[in-house]
Amino acid sequence: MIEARSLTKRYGAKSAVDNLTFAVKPGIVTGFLGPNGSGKSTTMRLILGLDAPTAGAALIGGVPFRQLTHPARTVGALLDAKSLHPGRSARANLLSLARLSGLPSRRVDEVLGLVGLQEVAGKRSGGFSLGMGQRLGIAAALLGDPQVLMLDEPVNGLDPEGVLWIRQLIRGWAAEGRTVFVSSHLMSEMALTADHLVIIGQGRLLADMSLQAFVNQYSTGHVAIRCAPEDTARLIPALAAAGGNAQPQPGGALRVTGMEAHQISELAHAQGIRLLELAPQQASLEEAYMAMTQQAVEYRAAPVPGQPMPGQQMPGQPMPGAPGPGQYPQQQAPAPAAAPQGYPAQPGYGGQPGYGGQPGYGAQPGYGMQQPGAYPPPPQQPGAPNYGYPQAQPPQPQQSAPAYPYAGPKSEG
Ligand SMILES: Nc1ncnc2c1ncn2[C@@H]1O[C@H](COP(=O)(O)OP(=O)(O)OP(=O)(O)O)[C@@H](O)[C@H]1O
Repeated sequence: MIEARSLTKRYGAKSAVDNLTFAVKPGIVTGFLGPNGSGKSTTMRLILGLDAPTAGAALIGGVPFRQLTHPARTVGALLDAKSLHPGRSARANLLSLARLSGLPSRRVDEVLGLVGLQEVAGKRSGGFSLGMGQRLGIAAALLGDPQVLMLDEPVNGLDPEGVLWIRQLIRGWAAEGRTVFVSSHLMSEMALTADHLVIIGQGRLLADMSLQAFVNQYSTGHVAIRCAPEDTARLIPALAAAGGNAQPQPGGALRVTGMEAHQISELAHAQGIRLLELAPQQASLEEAYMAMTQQAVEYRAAPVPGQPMPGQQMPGQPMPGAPGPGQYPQQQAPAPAAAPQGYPAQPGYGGQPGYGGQPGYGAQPGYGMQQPGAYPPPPQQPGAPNYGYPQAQPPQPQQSAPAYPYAGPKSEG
């Protein structure tokens, strides 16, 4: 479990993280969302002890990172995949990390296989593509077979197969009972990966709830309906009288909010109006996120001419997913009297069983990670260079954090 308790980080007058309190529970994937500059990376760095909080605390398993007895075997993190030593091979990078963390060198080959880099293990990591670098960073995070995994934008640079692979990996970790905390700007990907969301804006907590509850609460699902033009004029006031709001769309369709599909169906039936189309539309995570974070966006681009600002709909714009003019069938059976209630669950949301060996680099199918505690305690290495995985240390709240190869300095966002 990861906990932030009134976590605060100020850089001069700037509050990068402002009194954040949340818990990341084991056994589910928790997505960490927020606009650029909202404080996600800073929060992750505070959790990893790479920065000291101005106030409050960040805890892993109930203690600050620096008090963990075996940090490498407790938490694995991917913050900046490019921060491994570029002049060293993938294997050499991982070997030095394993050595510093007291992990057996055979674990290096295990994780190289797991992320599909065994073919290029001897090559300089500086020559790796962005996606290969991400895989190497994930391998580094997995070295200690940690129970807690924290990944900042893990799909960054991955091709579609790589995206699918990391999604299955992440969901698999959660299914094993691990604590998984993942940031991403890709809402479509997050909708497929996360069970729970922590959303921040300008350093402050905006939401801490299940993904489904968030979509339900912060978006307006609607029902797309269509009837003959002469009926449309009668139906709009009838819907309004029943508490609905019908917005005409190009092509003659109506976008109805405030009523469920079955209520619309019953009302139309009572009015003797034949519905040619009746389709509940589930709002997406992206719509809900845009609606919620509008006030918390720090860096906003100029509007694109002719396009709505994020989170808005242009008047008269077709509803997302609605057929264009002429696309509706001219003749269709009347809508059933008992239309489905509510909105269907988001497609694809849910557990992703199993692990796929990812094509491209020939990752091992299957997972084969050892259970926590399978490795001996790391030896004490006083004076070891501090480019390795942080070793267990006594609390040093006033000291600057040691360098961290795959969690290196974050460029300001
Ligand atoms: N070392 C620092 N010194 C001063 N300001 C900083 C520092 N690190 C972060 N900040 C500021 O804190 C705020 C939060 O930055 P952070 O990188 O945590 O946001 P983020 O949510 O990860 O952004 P992005 O999604 O763009 O990666 C930003 O305004 C950033 O400029």
